[in-house]
Amino acid sequence: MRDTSDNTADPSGPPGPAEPATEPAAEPVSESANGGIQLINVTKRFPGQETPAVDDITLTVPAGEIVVLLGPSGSGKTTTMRLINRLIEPTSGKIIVAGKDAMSLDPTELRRQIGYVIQNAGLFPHMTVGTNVGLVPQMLGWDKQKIADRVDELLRLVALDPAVYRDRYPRELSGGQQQRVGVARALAADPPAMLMDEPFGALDPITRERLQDELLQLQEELGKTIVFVTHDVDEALKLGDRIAILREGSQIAQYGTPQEILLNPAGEYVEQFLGGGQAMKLLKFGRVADVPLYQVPEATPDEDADTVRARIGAWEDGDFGIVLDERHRPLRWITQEDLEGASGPIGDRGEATAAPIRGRLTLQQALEALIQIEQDWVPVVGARGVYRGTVTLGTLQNAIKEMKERTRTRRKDPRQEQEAAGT
Ligand SMILES: Nc1ncnc2c1ncn2[C@@H]1O[C@H](COP(=O)(O)OP(=O)(O)OP(=O)(O)O)[C@@H](O)[C@H]1O
Repeated sequence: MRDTSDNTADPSGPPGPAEPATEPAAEPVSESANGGIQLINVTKRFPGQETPAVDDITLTVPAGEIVVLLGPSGSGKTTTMRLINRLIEPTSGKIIVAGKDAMSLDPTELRRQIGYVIQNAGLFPHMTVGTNVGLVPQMLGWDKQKIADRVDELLRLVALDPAVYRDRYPRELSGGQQQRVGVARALAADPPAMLMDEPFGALDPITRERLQDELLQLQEELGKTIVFVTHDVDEALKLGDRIAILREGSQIAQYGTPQEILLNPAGEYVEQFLGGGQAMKLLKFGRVADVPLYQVPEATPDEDADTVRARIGAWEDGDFGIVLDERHRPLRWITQEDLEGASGPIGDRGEATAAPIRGRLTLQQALEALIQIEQDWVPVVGARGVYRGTVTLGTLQNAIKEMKERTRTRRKDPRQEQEAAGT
């Protein structure tokens, strides 16, 4: 049963009627000014309920990131989402969306800035796919041609051929296709933020994985601020830039990157939630960008062999370095042996590096890359191919070893565990 104070009948549907603004506009808040979302001491107590559904949650969702709310059934995840787009009103506390106090915004305007996707897509069954997707643009008064173009663009974006699917009804689609249409509809007015409440919960595992991959791909292009609810740990680890693990009352047991949570779970509750096998999970979901990369001596082709030889010689961990081009992109590995007898610029001495990997890859993908190439090192690059550091088998092993050691220390010293959990 839902709060009777809800101000729309269908949460996934078009925005509800406008309500008068209740407060003057808030001062912009830096973390959320760019489309981020902040909850500050937010509580929601439903009439007649002894304990609040949401009890004093404070959470920052940085702009352009996917934050996953992960918690057991009844922990208040959906209520938290519905508070953000004002389908229900908080009992106390403040919600800031894109730098503005949500309470100061017209709810219709607010919801236009926040797409909403729910389980089973929540499509209107008597409307075609095209009409469902075009609902918000239609409400915004766009002309027919513009709406039609936008609908086709969105359907292509979610991998549905407009010519095939535009005129179908939701019942003529598979569950996965309906969910894609739900995502397309939420993106229709190009909102900076999206709330996704167990959008893939009702799908079979294969379709679910495929839609998760598509969402990540879409996010690379669109960079939306996304709050994503699930109770599936693997889904959270795969999709979340950050994860908030919730207890009852939306209380945060831990908030961190997947890596941080796997490396250092804040107490028994979180460990139980992760369900063991953390070393495997770390490999499967940990991202290369989040482990300490190996920093080797760097050189450029125009540098003198003597200088490079001395630099590598002064480095205690090995006898090689990496040669980077003028834009700091990896070119070659260079060893002391390559430099033997050399003088003047090092030019193209050394051996070309394997194709660099991106920081977004998982540790497992990095491991696969290392096994495939016949080199012990693989360079990691960030935006525009700029070199960030090197991954070796040792880097991966250390990350896992460190995780095991921390878990062991915590088990030996329960006080440390309590501190980590903030209790
Ligand atoms: N409209 C409502 N009126 C009264 N109680 C409510 C209402 N909506 C939710 N609750 C209660 O608030 C608590 C949190 O519910 P909520 O739906 O937010 O949990 P959830 O974490 O999303 O659960 P699930 O994973 O099962 O969807 C529950 O105890 C629920 O019974």
